[in-house]
Amino acid sequence: MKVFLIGFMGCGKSTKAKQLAHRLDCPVIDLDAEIVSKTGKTIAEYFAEFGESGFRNYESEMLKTHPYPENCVVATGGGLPCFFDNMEWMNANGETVYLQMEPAQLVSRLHNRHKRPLIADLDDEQLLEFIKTKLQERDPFYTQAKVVVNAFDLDAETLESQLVH
Ligand SMILES: Nc1ncnc2c1ncn2[C@@H]1O[C@H](COP(=O)(O)OP(=O)(O)O)[C@@H](O)[C@H]1O
Ligand SMILES: O=C(O)C1=C[C@@H](OP(=O)(O)O)[C@@H](O)[C@H](O)C1
Ligand SMILES: [Mg+2]
Repeated sequence: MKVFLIGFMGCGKSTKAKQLAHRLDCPVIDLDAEIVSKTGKTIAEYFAEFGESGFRNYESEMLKTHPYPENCVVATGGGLPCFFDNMEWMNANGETVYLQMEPAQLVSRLHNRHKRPLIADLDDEQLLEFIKTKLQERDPFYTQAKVVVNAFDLDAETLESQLVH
């Protein structure tokens, strides 16, 4: 089984994917980290060179062509479910889990903003506004996940218990 963790920047996809893979004793794949290792560029550098649309093309191709092992946990980038038919593809190829979190909670998790080009230049107040607007736009995609969990204070054991299989 492939488990795809989706949700807004800072909701804990990368962190929880590692913990869940450990519990399930299977490999973890972080698609952002795969992009960095394949291209030799950071996500910020990739955005600067190819723009957001170049990044969206590449992340979609990476999603669909990565040689996944049969069982694995996949951390996606926050925007990935909201472009092309990526959400549909993940639902057809595995179990999708939306790690849902409130805007104010997301702000408190997003300290390392320089790594995330969409929010790199925002202060806390601007970030809160950005998240509210963007989350509204993205929620219709995120909520197509097979499982929706409250991601604040979520431990890996609870996350595992929510899986449908
Ligand atoms: N349970 C937690 N409690 C506090 N901070 C957390 C928790 N889980 C993750 N974080 C922190 O929140 C930030 C975002 O987590 P990350 O896993 O990178 O999210 P995502 O991949 O969804 O953007 C990181 O700085 C991480 O260390
Ligand atoms: O929400 C987004 O559009 C993005 C989220 C990032 O991943 P995280 O959600 O792991 O921060 C990364 O893919 C890129 O900076 C764009
Ligand atoms: Mg991440």
